[in-house]
Amino acid sequence: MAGHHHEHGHGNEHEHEHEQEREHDYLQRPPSGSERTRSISFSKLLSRSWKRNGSSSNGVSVSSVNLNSDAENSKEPDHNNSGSEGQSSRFSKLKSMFQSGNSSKNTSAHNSSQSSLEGDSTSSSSKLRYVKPMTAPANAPPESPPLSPTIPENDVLQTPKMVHIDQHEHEREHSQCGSPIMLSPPSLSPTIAKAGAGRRRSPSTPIMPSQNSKNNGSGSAARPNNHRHHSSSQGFSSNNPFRERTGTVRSSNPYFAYQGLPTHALSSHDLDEGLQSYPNAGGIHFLSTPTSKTNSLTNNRNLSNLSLNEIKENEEVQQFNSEDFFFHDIPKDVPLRDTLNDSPIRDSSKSPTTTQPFPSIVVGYGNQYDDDSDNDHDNEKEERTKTKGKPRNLSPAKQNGKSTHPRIKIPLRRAASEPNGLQLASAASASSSSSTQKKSQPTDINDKNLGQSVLPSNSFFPQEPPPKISDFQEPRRSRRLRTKSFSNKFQDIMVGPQSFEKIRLLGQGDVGKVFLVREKKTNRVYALKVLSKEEMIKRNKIKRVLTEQEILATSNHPFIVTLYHSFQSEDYLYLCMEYCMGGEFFRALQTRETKCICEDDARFYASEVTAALEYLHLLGFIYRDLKPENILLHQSGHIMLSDFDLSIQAKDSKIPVVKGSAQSTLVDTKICSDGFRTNSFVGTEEYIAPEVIRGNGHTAAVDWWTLGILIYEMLFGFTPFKGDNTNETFTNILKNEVSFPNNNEISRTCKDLIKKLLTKNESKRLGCKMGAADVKKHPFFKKVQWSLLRNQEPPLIPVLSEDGCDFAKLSSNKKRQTSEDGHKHLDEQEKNMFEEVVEYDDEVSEDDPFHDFNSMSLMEQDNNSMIYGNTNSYGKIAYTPNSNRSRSNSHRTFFKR
Ligand SMILES: Nc1ncnc2c1ncn2[C@@H]1O[C@H](COP(=O)(O)OP(=O)(O)OP(=O)(O)O)[C@@H](O)[C@H]1O
Repeated sequence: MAGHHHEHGHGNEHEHEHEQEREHDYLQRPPSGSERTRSISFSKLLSRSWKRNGSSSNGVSVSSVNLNSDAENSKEPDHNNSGSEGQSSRFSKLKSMFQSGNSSKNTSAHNSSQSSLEGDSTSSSSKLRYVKPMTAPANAPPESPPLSPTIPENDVLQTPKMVHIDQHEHEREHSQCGSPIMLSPPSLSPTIAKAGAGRRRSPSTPIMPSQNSKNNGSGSAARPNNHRHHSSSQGFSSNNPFRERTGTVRSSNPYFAYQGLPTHALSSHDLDEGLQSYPNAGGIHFLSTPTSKTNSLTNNRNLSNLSLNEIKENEEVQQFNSEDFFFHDIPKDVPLRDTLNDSPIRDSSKSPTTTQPFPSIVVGYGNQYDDDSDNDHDNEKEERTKTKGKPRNLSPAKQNGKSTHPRIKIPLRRAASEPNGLQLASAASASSSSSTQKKSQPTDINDKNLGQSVLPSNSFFPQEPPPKISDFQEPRRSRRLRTKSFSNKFQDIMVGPQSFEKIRLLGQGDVGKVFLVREKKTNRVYALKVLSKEEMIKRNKIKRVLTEQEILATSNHPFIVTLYHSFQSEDYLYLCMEYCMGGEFFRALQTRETKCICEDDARFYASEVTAALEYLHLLGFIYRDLKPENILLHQSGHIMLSDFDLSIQAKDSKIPVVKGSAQSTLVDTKICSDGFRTNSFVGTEEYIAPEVIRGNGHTAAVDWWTLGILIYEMLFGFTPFKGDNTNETFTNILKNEVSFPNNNEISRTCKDLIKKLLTKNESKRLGCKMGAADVKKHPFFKKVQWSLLRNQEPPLIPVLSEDGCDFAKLSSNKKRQTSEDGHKHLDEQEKNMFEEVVEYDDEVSEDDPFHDFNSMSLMEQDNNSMIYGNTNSYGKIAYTPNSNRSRSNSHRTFFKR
């Protein structure tokens, strides 16, 4: 990108970087009353079609009420023009949602999308009864304003559109959809239960500054978002161990409004919702829950590895070691093919009493052919060795250069490969020798000469004749799935909503809920994200969930949550993910006495986040919503990035370039999305990068900005640019230099990293030249062994404990207080979520807005997901310092010396 000539500048100036120098910078702390609150959320991107139809107020055509209002949505078909004839009733229902939405939009111009769905509940299927009835606000605003002239027309994506925010609507939804999360464990948060206070989850809540001030009624224009601050300031006294969660900004650029655009130019789709109550919130039990610190640490350490696919290899190695190699003595005058045919595989009368779980590949028989067969067999042999064996693994006969020791070496093999039984069977069936002779041949194993332990021949082979290779078919994959880049990892869906039993609610977003569930058949627990199709249509979030599925399905990384299944029913989409027992890193931070962690611990999390971002950037994804709330903690204590609905994939993403010498190889991740700019106004208020606020488009560099904010927050417990309100925060982000409190022992190196990441000019920001490689090179990470990140001891270990905090239950209690009837209704809705029938890819019409959402299951299931038990958990989580790390400083062994 032009202008990216940033001098790295962390050379000489970092000579003393590892000294813990105390600097006495003065901190511009956030105004009192707001320091424990997070920014407001905005939640709508400019609709491409809105721009298309931007000149018309009431002329929002059918096509303009699209399913893909996100600026990124460039390929969504115009479903509204698809016609109704021949539609399935299912799709007709969805279509009616759009049309209903259109109709509503036509009457209420540019109200937020949910308001446009007035009456949808009646036009939609009765199965969607869980959806809260929406009514258009009485004070529906006039038409949308023109686009901001500051936004270049030639941006890759469409510029943000100012969309009206209706505060009443917000309040209405807020009261209907979910109450604020109340984190008020008696022992922890005595003040949090004040009216209107408390920590609340604020996903996708678009409260634009001006709009807020207008509608709040209690605030001044100068403090337009005091709605939020009002509540948060009450709820977060100094005694409050928790603070309000950060909201996510997915909206038109409020800073434009702040700079003078009319209030109706602002968007307010997504409203804060507290966690829904759930009757059985308590009492999760996990067999694997550590019962002591020692066990916990040991267990966690193992589980850290187990979370990775590669661990399969370890398991196989164990299996391999448990079974010795088999060397079958075979008389040299007996053709190997006959010997094979003589094997008990072909003779069930000699069937074993046990079946080898990971049968071996037959190797070495080719050598027998070499020695004992004539040339006529050469071709056949060659073909067989290619397809069924590894010619390099020669039998002892071949290894000794003799043909007098014809033995078959049958090592165990990778589970992912073909079972050896199949190899044997295939080889046997390929042989044309008589079975009479074969049966007369001994199958005793006598490996004394080789010193190999042996098993009785019959114990090895399965009783039943194994299926032939030809009996095995390719995994079933729908036509749609086969077109996907991740198709090799997945097959057609193997489960459905009814395969799972709900255990408890883990969290809630603006269009769905995340449940801890147990798969009935396997007893494994997962996090099941259930998204309402109707809500997604209303909020124009179809494209986002498709992106989320794409990223989760594509990713295979230890620090990115694993997707096991995804599927859809008539009314919902489901993402079945790895359960991150530790919950949000945000919560872990909040449970710290100081709300922050030491520099060394921050380095741990920062390095894992950097690795995850690097991986995403390599795939061409820009994460765009990094914050502690979106970092989950695996039970091992390692991080797991989640919530990719704001991410975007760079168009025409390029292949990463490796630069540098053999000594220091660097992968240029920046090039993967070079030239790609998007102009969506997304992110989280306090984490938003200046270029996003300016609205001139942004790149993957926004992720490095957010990393700077994250590190700062980890160290100090608050974000650097937090203002008294949204406007102030944005102004601070644009104008203020980052400053550091003087009560913290943070190294100069660390501050330098933060400063470089928080460089306002994105073309000079750390990461602007080669992406993650720039960041990893910074002296702050000098001692980090990047390839051994998973082997680091995490600073905090989540444990399920009676003494822990049950966040979901707390919020459920709050919910019950506020709405008992609503609670019953929600129970009914949640019940429906688990009773629906899965829809296979091929059953979903091409015209269906969700036809691109694949119903699929991961091919190689990671069996490391937790097992549901009934012994020792109450669903409460505590974060215990990792004594391994602090006591022995063992983590240092993983740092370079
Ligand atoms: N894999 C998981 N393991 C444990 N908890 C999870 C998992 N995924 C999500 N959660 C919990 O559910 C909450 C909501 O999940 P998520 O953020 O993905 O939903 P969302 O609808 O995208 O929310 P938002 O609107 O904030 O983006 C999370 O904050 C977290 O507390």
